[in-house]
Amino acid sequence: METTYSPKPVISIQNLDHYFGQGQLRKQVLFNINLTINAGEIIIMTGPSGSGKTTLLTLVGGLRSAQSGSLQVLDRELCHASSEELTQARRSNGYIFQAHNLHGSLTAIQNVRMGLEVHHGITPQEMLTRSQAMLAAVGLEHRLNYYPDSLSGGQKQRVAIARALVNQPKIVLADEPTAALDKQSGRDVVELMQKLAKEQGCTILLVTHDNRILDIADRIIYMEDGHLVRDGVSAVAMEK
Ligand SMILES: Nc1ncnc2c1ncn2[C@@H]1O[C@H](COP(=O)(O)OP(=O)(O)OP(=O)(O)O)[C@@H](O)[C@H]1O
Repeated sequence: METTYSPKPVISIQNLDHYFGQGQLRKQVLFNINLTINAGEIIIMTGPSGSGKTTLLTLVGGLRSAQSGSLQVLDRELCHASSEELTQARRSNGYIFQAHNLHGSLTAIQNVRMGLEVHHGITPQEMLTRSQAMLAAVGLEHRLNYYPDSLSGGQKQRVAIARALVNQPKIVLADEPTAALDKQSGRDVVELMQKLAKEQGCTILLVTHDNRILDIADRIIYMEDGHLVRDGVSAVAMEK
């Protein structure tokens, strides 16, 4: 009998609503979101300011708690999850934000090493070797001991990518990773994310306003006023 391959979802969202505030100030910002993301997919989420993209990203990342509907990430239900469960969930992901969030008092390699410190059982030497290899993979082997202040915007963002990926996470969540970068550095950064993610088989969910990078996506999701209004295979992915 012929078996058909069905991709495994790493993120499965059903009827998800989200509200901010209490009482009379309570405001609904996400409405009945339904979305399935499979292993290895690169998904770009776009849409106007205030449409709920970051809110959805932070819910998926376990950075805030989901209250209504179902949100399964790597087979873990995050809706109504306890704070311990959310902490566990956060440890499975890599995060890349607009402002790179590097520690100014730590060198590039020390920043990357932090991405490994949530995991026990790795020797200090192995941490160093893996951090060094990851910085080499993002082209910064000559900048290991530089502090963030002496790196360019693109280099800082590459350190942030190395930190997010050093742990080989199954899911990488990125919020406007190119916003602070010029056109070429932005392009370099997302192409690097794409290459490394494909090599490691990880899934990327990336929020952006930057139309110049839409072509790296396998699928583009469009949000408007808290609704997911379009979910489609990108034109470039169809040509692949
Ligand atoms: N912590 C919060 N408390 C109350 N309201 C919030 C909070 N965070 C976001 N909101 C509101 O939720 C809605 C969605 O915001 P969100 O940041 O998710 O949008 P976005 O699409 O990511 O916008 P942008 O593209 O500008 O980053 C907005 O109306 C915003 O004002």
